Amino acid sequence: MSEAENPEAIEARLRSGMPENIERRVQSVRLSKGRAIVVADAGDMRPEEREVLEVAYRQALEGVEGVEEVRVALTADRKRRRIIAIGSGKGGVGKSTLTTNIAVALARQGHKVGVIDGDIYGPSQPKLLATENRKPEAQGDKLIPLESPHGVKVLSMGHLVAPGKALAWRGPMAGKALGQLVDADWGDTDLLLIDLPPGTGDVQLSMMADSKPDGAVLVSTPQDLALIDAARAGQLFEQGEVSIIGLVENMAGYECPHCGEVSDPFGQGGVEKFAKALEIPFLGRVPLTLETRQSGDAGKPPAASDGKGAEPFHAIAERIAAWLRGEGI
Ligand SMILES: Nc1ncnc2c1ncn2[C@@H]1O[C@H](COP(=O)(O)OP(=O)(O)OP(=O)(O)O)[C@@H](O)[C@H]1O
Repeated sequence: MSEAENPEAIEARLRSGMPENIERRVQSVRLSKGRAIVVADAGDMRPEEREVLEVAYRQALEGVEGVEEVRVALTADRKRRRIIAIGSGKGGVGKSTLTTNIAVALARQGHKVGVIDGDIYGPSQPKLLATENRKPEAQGDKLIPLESPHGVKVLSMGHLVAPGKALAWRGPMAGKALGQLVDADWGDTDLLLIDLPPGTGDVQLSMMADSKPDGAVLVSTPQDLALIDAARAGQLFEQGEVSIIGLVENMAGYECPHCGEVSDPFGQGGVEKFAKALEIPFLGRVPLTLETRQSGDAGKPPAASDGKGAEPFHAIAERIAAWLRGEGI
C-alpha cells in the first residue's frame, strides 16, 4: 500500500510541519474513493482562523498520490481546554498568589477556570483557595477537582499527600504526578492554570513536556536576582516550545496603609524595561500590600472582592483573556 492510501500517513502529514496552533487539531482522517475526509477541532477558532486551517490542510495534501479531493469538517461544539503555566524561576516572588488571583479574576470575567498546583514540594493552593483539609474523590481512575468558594476548581498535591512527602520526587515522577492532576475530570473547565514549582530544572522541564501548556506567564519582583531567574524561566519555556504570554511584576511599590506614601522596596520600573529588552509583553504590576498577604493566608483572594486590591489582577486577567482570544496584548 502506498503512503497516500493510508489514513494514518495522511494524518501524520497534517500534524508535522504545521504551525503550533494547527498541528494538534486533527481528530481523524478517512479515505474513500480518492476523497480524504479530515475532521479537526476548531471550537475555539475565529472564522478567519478556520479558513487558514482549511487552506493549510488542502495545501498539505495537494499532489499526494491517491488523494483527488480533500474535505475538511471542522467541529465547533467541543471547546478545546487551554492550559497556561505560571512560572517564576525564583521562589517566593508571589507566583502562587498571582495564579490564584488571576484565576479568580478570569472566572469573574466568565471563563470556567481550574487551578492546578504544580508546586508539589510546597503546595500553597489549598490555603489560597480555601480548600485545606479537603480530599478530592476519584471516579474510576480520574480525580474530581474540588470546588473552591471563589468559583474556581482546584487540585493540588497538597490535597493528596501528607506535607513533605513529595520532597524526594525527581523530575519524571513529579511530571507524572502533575499529569494525573491535568488528566482529572475537569468537566466544562475551559482554562487550566498551572502554578509551577519555582526553579528551572528537570522537574519543570518534565512537567512542561507532560502537560504541554499553550502559553506561559512569568512572574518577577523588581529585584535583579528575580529578573535573572525569570529570564531563565523564559528560556525554559522557549526550550519546551511554549509561547510566553508575558511578564508580570509583583510586589511593586508599597503603599503605607497609614500615611499613603508609596515606597519601592525592590526598585521601580525595572521589570517593564526588562520585558521590553527581552521582547516579552508586559502584563502589568501588582503592588506590595498587606491586604494581599493577609487575604492570601485567609483563603480570600483580593481578586474575589470589589475593592481596590482586585484591580491589578483584573487588568492582568483581561490581557491574558485577550491573548486567549488571539488578540494582541
Ligand atoms: N503583592 C503582594 N503583596 C504582599 N504580599 C505578597 C504579594 N504577593 C505575594 N505575597 C506574599 O509573599 C509570600 C510568597 O508568595 P507566594 O507563595 O505566592 O510566592 P511563590 O512565588 O509561589 O512562592 P514559592 O515559590 O515559595 O511557592 C506569601 O506570603 C504571599 O502572601
